[in-house]
Amino acid sequence: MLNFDRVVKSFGPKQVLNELSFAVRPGELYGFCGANGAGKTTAMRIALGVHDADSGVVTIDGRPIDADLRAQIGYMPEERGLYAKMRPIDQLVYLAKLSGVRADEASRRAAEWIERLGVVMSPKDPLEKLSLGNQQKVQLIAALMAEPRVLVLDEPFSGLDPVAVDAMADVLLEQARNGIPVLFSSHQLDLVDRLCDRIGIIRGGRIVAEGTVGELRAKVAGRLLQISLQGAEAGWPESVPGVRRVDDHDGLVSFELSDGTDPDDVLDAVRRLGRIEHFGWRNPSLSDIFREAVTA
Ligand SMILES: Nc1ncnc2c1ncn2[C@@H]1O[C@H](COP(=O)(O)OP(=O)(O)OP(=O)(O)O)[C@@H](O)[C@H]1O
Repeated sequence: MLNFDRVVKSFGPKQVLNELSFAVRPGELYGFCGANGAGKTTAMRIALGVHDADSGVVTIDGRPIDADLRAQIGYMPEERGLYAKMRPIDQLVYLAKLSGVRADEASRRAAEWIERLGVVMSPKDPLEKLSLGNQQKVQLIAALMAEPRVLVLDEPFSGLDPVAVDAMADVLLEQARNGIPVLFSSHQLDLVDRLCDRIGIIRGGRIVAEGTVGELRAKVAGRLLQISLQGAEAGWPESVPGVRRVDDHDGLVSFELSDGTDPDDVLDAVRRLGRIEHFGWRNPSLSDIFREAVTA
């Protein structure tokens, strides 16, 4: 288990992590979400020893992460960081050898992953000649080469086409099902929704919502109404009391109920504005959950 326990981190006067606590269990794919600048990368870098925490601790199976444990983490940094001029295969073998894997075994693993993830390249090409998506696949392979005990991946899916997303997602799910705690950050909420066993949303340096998508949905359920009216004046959504307009798709307008608003009062109000075509609860998406968590 990868555990962040009351981790605090400031850069100068700015506190980024405020007693951040969460755990990624063995066999679990954990989606780490939050607005830009919320502290996801900082938290991951602390686990990897790039930054020191001001206080608090990150542990693996109860042991504070030291150099030995750090070497057992497969890490995909946001800034990526393989050598642009080196051939991918050489880098992968080199990195694995640094982690104590024998050269022939490292070559075998690299070839297998390159094939499995469908990295498109000519064997002679240096990394910089690969498309960004293929470079990203090589980055993931680098994180997997030493058969890590924990995976920490900073936005591994950003910029990938749907086929590459599926290939990478398959690998991460497989790693998780093999018992590895897999932590990854992402802004692609549809993907997080589809893949993750649990999700943690960070805001203000701490986790403000955590659970399975179902658990998080249950918390927002009963707060979002969808309404469509016929014959109402343009701009009618702005005149409905006790709600906040969330979005509008083809005349079906979604509203978030303010605390204490009775949906029956909303029904009475919109009846006066036009003929009701639709009035019902909206099944919250992960975007709805995210919006609620980061703006509440
Ligand atoms: N080395 C640093 N020195 C000073 N401030 C930093 C440093 N690293 C990060 N920060 C600040 O810490 C805050 C959190 O940044 P971080 O990169 O952890 O957020 P994030 O959640 O990963 O964001 P994003 O989703 O945009 O990648 C930001 O305000 C950032 O400017």
